[in-house]
Amino acid sequence: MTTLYEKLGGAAAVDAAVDIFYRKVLADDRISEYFDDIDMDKQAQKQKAFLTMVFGGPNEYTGKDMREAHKNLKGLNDTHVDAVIENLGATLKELGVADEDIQQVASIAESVRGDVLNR
Ligand code: HEM
Repeated sequence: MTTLYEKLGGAAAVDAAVDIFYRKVLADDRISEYFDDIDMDKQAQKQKAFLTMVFGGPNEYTGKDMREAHKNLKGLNDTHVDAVIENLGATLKELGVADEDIQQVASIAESVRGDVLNR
């Protein structure tokens, strides 16, 4: 079966997507301040590994689980998660990913909402 990872275009596509995604995140007033003190090179590496894993590519993610990773972020709420999912969708759209694949990515992101918001 073709994985979402393969459909999107493998490692090169995930790399490109994460780079564009964080450019959008840092330009988005709704969420950028959460990343003020974060090393964005490391963050992008972790996000590439995480997305590769959840899209069905090679599992090389060694980072924290989603609850642990976000539990110290003060005031995080649904609007922040909405903004992240929106930026991810816009990124994939820009890269020419098909709408149904974008939908699938959005539902994967949706599936970690409860953990990200520690509820
Ligand atoms: C919706 C799905 C989300 C996914 C899949 C996701 C994914 C990740 C991953 C893989 C990490 C790295 C964990 C590690 O350090 O080991 C991380 C950390 C982080 N995330 Fe998210 N995230 C999501 C939502 C959000 C939201 C909504 C925000 C804030 C607007 C956010 C802000 C951060 C920050 C600031 C870190 C770094 C924390 C630190 O290094 O102490 N994330 N996230």
